[in-house]
Amino acid sequence: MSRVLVLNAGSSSVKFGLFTDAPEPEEIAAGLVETVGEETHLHLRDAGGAALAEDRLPPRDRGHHRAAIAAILAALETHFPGEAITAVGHRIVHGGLDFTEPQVLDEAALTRLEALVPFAPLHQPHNLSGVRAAQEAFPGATQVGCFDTAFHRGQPFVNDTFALPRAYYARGVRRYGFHGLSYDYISGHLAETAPELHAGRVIVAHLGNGSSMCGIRAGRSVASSMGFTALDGLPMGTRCGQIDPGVLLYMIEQEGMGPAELGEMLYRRSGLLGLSGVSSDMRSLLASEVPAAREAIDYFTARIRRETGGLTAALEGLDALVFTGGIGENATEIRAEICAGLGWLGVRIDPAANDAGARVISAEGAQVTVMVIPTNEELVIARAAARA
Ligand SMILES: Nc1ncnc2c1ncn2[C@@H]1O[C@H](COP(=O)(O)OP(=O)(O)O)[C@@H](O)[C@H]1O
Ligand SMILES: CC(=O)OP(=O)(O)O
Ligand SMILES: [Mg+2]
Repeated sequence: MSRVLVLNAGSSSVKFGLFTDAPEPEEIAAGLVETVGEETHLHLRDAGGAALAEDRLPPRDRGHHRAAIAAILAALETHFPGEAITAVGHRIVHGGLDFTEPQVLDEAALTRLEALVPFAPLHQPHNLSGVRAAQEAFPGATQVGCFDTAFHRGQPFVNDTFALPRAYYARGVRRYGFHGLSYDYISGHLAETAPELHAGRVIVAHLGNGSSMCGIRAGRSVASSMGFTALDGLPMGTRCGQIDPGVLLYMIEQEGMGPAELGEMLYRRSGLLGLSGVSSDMRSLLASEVPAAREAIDYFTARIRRETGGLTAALEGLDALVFTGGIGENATEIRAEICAGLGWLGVRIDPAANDAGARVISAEGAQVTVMVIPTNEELVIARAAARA
């Protein structure tokens, strides 16, 4: 029976899934490789959630996406030997101007996607090395790219542009927005389970190692906190989020930074890690006694509240606020802190429902429905790959 494999290389993890083929792919197994502290683990579970493998990767593989993908392929071969993989779906973070829907990846497409590596250095190289690894492992399979930027490409001009000289817009200097596969999943989920909310004004907060927010009206992306790159908007594990461009000029002119050093600081040494000096991982910050860890969390939640205000203005009101991503789905305390400052907007949560991780966590009668919906980027990718 033919199968679809999905690879989703994020900035702090590689997630994967094995699915049945068309018409509607069903999950057979799923898992991830993630590094927590000094250790990198591979988790593989079946569709019912039962663990099939919990392997520790050698320390030399810490943070190496290539090793993670090799370990995933080996684990699948051990537990699902001889499966006929006919399509491999890949999350590709940056699709630029041209890739506005899922696409079969041939050499020409891969060359164009390589050119976008500088605009998503924490993701694009790993996404593309996943394609190479899958081509090698499954030479007969169709490789399909699914783009994080595609969901946002229909935004109104004012939310798609910067106020730079006009020529740069034509050259592709635009607000692409990311996490589109996640927003697509959440929006589709609402269409099925809460059509009245899907038809309305929804803000989705995708809070993970990479974090962004998106304003969606009637299933269409109106505005996103991320921009030309996945640096803009909210502070993240190691990325700065919104910044005055004057600071960048200062770093270059007064601190003598070159482009490589500046990129390294903005992408890898800022955000929660930079502010706290402790960790990029929300679990470690919540457990830390260091005052700067608390300040980093406060900055994170304050920025999310500001962005909620801005996106509400872009949507001209708010019907639902949805939390998703590793932090959004799991960090009860973070959701409570964010919502505590949004009462003026009609956001009021039920603490017991929030603590219990219920799907709807807003209080009875609150103006805005607040929800927690686990995202499933892999399913969105599997559907596209199965169609291809
Ligand atoms: N139980 C939890 N409490 C708080 N934070 C959590 C919890 N579980 C995961 N996280 C956080 O989620 C983030 C990773 O999110 P995830 O969406 O999986 O990452 P990626 O962006 O790499 O896909 C990390 O900061 C991690 O600390
Ligand atoms: C775009 C992005 O930041 O992705 P991730 O959350 O997987 O790092
Ligand atoms: Mg992610």
